[in-house]
Amino acid sequence: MKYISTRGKAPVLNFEEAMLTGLARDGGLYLPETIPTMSAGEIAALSGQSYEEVAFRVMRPFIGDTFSDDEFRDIIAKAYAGFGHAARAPLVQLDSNHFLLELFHGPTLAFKDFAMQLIGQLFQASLKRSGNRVTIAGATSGDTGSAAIEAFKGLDAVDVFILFPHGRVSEVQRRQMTTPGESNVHALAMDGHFDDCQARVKDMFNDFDFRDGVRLAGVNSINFARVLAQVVYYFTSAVSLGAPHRKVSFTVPTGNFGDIFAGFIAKKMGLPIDRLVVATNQNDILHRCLSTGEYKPDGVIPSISPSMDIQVSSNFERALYYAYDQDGAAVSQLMDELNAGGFNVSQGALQALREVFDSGHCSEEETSATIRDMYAATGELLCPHSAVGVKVANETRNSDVPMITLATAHPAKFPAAVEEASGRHPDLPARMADLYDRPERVTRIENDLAAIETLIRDRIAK
Ligand SMILES: Cc1ncc(COP(=O)(O)O)c(C=O)c1O
Ligand SMILES: N[C@@H](CCOP(=O)(O)O)C(=O)O
Repeated sequence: MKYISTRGKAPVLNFEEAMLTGLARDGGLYLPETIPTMSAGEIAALSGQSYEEVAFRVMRPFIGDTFSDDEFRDIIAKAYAGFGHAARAPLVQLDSNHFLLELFHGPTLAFKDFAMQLIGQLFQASLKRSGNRVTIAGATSGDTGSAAIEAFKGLDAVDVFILFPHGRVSEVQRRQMTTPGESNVHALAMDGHFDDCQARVKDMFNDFDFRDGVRLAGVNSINFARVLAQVVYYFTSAVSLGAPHRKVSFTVPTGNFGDIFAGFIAKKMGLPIDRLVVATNQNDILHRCLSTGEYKPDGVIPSISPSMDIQVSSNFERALYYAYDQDGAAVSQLMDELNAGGFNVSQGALQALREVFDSGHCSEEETSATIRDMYAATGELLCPHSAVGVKVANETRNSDVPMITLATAHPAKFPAAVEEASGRHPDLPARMADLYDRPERVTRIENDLAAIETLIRDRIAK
């Protein structure tokens, strides 16, 4: 299996190299050269299998000869052993044909654990074999950072630096990043918003002296291994509702487009997905782009679903790559235009996107009302991101095809917004009950590439 860049000008890599590389050297994102497919028979045979077995069968074709079957099975088993639900990603029925896919039973209570727990194991196995050491730099609006710190804390061959926007993540998210005591993990509270943090991480990858000097690796969804791990739960949930004999649709609360792009890969692999619905909060650039063709970031507005406060949506580049018939030069041109302020998607590419994706957005008031109404009607307490998904799903679904909305985080990560909307305080699981009492360790840093690089160099030199 070969991995190529969306911009067509970076070295072709194998899975292990792509996983450890992060951003491609031409600024693009790695993708498999061809997407492996599964036959209807192979998909049907997933029915009744454990989450781990489905994960093995779905991901195996993507990893080439990086790991033997036994090694890969062992890695998967370790990755999901710490989840708080035997099904890992249970499906809850909301009404006759609307289902909620609960993705928040991992160690840090958000869907990021599905990929990050796996990547932690993959990195560990790979680095142990090579004897190498890497420095991970990541940007977060709250959940990627906590999941990464949890997955990599205490590992010998890895230092982790997470940039989060100061004052713009929930207290639980911040504490999940700042309370682990392991010296190889570093939470950096940066001035600005998530897009600024992500831009600085990309700057570090594009500074080749720094990148090569510290052996930089990435665990944001620029890393295809992140996306790959998220493909699995599209299969488990669709199969449990009758795929491949029955189509399903998915609504995905969306920010950086990684999670919904995993659904796109699942569809390309042969899973009978009818519609993939992009659900955005008031930072609705993706909904506007799919509606009008114009992609023009105009500032991030803080919301009660802060993890989706994003305007420069990294993985949209991967969707554009397919919409433009895998033309790396066309994608490069769009990304240059984005750096200069924005771009317009061509009519042909827009049509290709609309063949797969629908979209909608949800205001702050609608998010609160959805939390309130869903709790009253079903007893299900939604986090604000999941509420964005449920609201958009209710607007876009039709009665013929079951709709699965991804519940991307536990309500207790956002207690203030959830309690204000529903009147019920969501409690953290017992294992985290002392989170508010643990001492925090965090470094404030300005939005300045040189300052960030100096800090990282100094810390890893110690
Ligand atoms: C809770 C939650 N929901 C939804 C999203 C959006 O997912 P994506 O960035 O993959 O589109 C995020 C952030 O990634 C998140 O943390
Ligand atoms: N919502 C994310 C933003 C980063 O997205 P990623 O999927 O590219 O890591 C977060 O919680 O940090």
